[in-house]
Amino acid sequence: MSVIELSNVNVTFQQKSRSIVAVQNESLTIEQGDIYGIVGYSGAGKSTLVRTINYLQTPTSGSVLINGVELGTLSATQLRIQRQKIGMIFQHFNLMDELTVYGNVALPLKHSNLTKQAKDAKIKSLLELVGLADRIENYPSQLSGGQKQRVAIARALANDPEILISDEATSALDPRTTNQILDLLKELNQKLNLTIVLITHEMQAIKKIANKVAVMENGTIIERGSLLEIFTRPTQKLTRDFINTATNRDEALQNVRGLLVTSPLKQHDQLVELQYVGNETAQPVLATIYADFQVMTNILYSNMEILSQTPIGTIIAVMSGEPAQISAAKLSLIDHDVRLNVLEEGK
Ligand SMILES: Nc1ncnc2c1ncn2[C@@H]1O[C@H](COP(=O)(O)OP(=O)(O)OP(=O)(O)O)[C@@H](O)[C@H]1O
Repeated sequence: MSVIELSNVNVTFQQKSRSIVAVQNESLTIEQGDIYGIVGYSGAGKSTLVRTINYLQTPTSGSVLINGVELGTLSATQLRIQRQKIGMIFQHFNLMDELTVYGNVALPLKHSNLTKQAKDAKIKSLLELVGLADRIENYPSQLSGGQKQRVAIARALANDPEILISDEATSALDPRTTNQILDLLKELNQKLNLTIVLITHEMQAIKKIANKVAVMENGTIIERGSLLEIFTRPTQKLTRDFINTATNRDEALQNVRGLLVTSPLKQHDQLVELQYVGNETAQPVLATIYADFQVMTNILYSNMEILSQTPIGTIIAVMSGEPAQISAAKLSLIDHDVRLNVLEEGK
């Protein structure tokens, strides 16, 4: 059974003169232990879709099942109890400024049945878990952004949720702090078997920790799959744009094109992009095509990413040689499971 199952969810906001369709007949299944990244530009409908998971947003139609329980059938009290099993963290932390770190984490435990000592032990262990045991008495104003997000994470975990929704939780943080918070989320996912829904406009964050991805645009999911599938075989232009930004491939290509201004491609030369997946590296294959076809490959950019423990290599290179031999070399590369894309040909 899936932890989260959204089926044919629609969300329409009625405004005076018009209605806004924020989510259009969308379905999404998330399994226990997934870190499910949902990426899209502002206004794509990510937050609205994900807020239906705890009924902070009631769908206009469609069903939301959490561990098989349809939220639409619950009473207000049952829904309140159910919501405790879903923690949430946000871009701006949403801490209470007048409460200490301890006080903020204590808030969700106000109505719990734990004894005073048990609550105290729980709060301290949560702060230990997020690496803030020494800042218990501080106020939010005395903390950095990353530390504030750690408090928010501890608070979100106070009621032992099975699901954590992260709504742009790293968007206000610098790159190094972003990485630290993402590492913490991954650690919590593994230690607590926490299912995480990660909403973001940065594919970089998804690349770092998610195992599944959905790309949203105009209220619908336009592409979805495992992290590896999405990164190696994106079918939508928007997906490719997000990936190219996350892998710095666009910047690299721009630099390569800059190089070609000073030393342009010769006649028959081809500027190609090669992508290979798995443990093989392209280097031996490139050596082989030289030996077999006398085709030279001048590598101008090379990058290796490890996604879900699988290496993915990208090379941008100039191939030169006899046109017929280049064609044969390209077929040989494809035969070796190297994906090949011709970017430019010398005139
Ligand atoms: N309460 C609301 N009333 C009216 N329109 C809304 C409301 N909430 C969201 N919308 C609209 O629904 C659409 C989707 O918004 P949503 O916040 O879900 O997008 P998003 O992808 O999460 O973007 P962002 O990251 O900027 O929040 C937008 O057009 C937005 O203006």
